[in-house]
Amino acid sequence: MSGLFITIEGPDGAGKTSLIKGLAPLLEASLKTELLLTREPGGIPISEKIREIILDPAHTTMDDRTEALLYAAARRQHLVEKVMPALAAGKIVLCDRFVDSSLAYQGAGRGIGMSEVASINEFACAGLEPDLTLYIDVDSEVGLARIQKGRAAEDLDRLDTESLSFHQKVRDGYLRLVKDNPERIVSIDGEQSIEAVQTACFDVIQKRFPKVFN
Ligand SMILES: Nc1ncnc2c1ncn2[C@@H]1O[C@H](COP(=O)(O)OP(=O)(O)OP(=O)(O)O)[C@@H](O)[C@H]1O
Ligand SMILES: Cc1cn([C@H]2C[C@H](O)[C@@H](COP(=O)(O)O)O2)c(=O)[nH]c1=O
Repeated sequence: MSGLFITIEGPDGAGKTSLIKGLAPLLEASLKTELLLTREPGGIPISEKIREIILDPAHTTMDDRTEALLYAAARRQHLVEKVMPALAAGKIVLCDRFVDSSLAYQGAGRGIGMSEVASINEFACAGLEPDLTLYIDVDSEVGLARIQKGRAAEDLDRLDTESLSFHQKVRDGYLRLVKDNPERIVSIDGEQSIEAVQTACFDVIQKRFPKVFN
């Protein structure tokens, strides 16, 4: 039996955390199968430790390729320990970020190149790809303003505090991924109300996978 792997993507401040908080109970109330919520980098103890290392604002000397490799390492362990067993048990896995984040942030944002970053992730994922990706799109200035308003300065991580031009390159990377993967990635307007974003995502999932709903 094989479950469904659904990923949520978007620039910082797109509203993914708020979306998942509202979407999960809607899905749980109407799915026939168990829902597993998880996130990257993290989701299991080893990968949460790698997350701390990557996002620590004190780690200003971290090399861009080291950063890409750490995200891929956290991903591998998370897949093996949590995502693959859940999919094998027929669960629906809803994951906050996956490989597209590495392609957009390290590939486009850091300028390593999407194909180079894709190759280390092919090694990490060994063929596993999402069944569906919901990309929550926001203008970079809107996303950054949201996180600056919603979080205390000491709660901002090493990526949150990157420049506006870095975040614009990340968004451009995402928009390229949306264009190149029209079957897998559905773009949702993240500048609507939180409730409208939740409804739009629920509708896409229900339309795409009607058999897993009651
Ligand atoms: N659709 C929306 N309209 C207005 N504000 C929003 C919307 N979605 C989220 N927000 C607000 O924006 C801020 C960031 O939201 P949230 O933490 O959900 O984003 P995120 O995508 O998970 O961010 P990050 O990737 O940086 O963790 C929060 O203060 C949240 O209340
Ligand atoms: C998986 C992944 C994440 N990132 C960045 C994106 C965010 O700035 C942080 C994660 O924090 P969030 O609160 O979960 O959004 O890490 C990245 O650059 N590359 C990746 O592969």
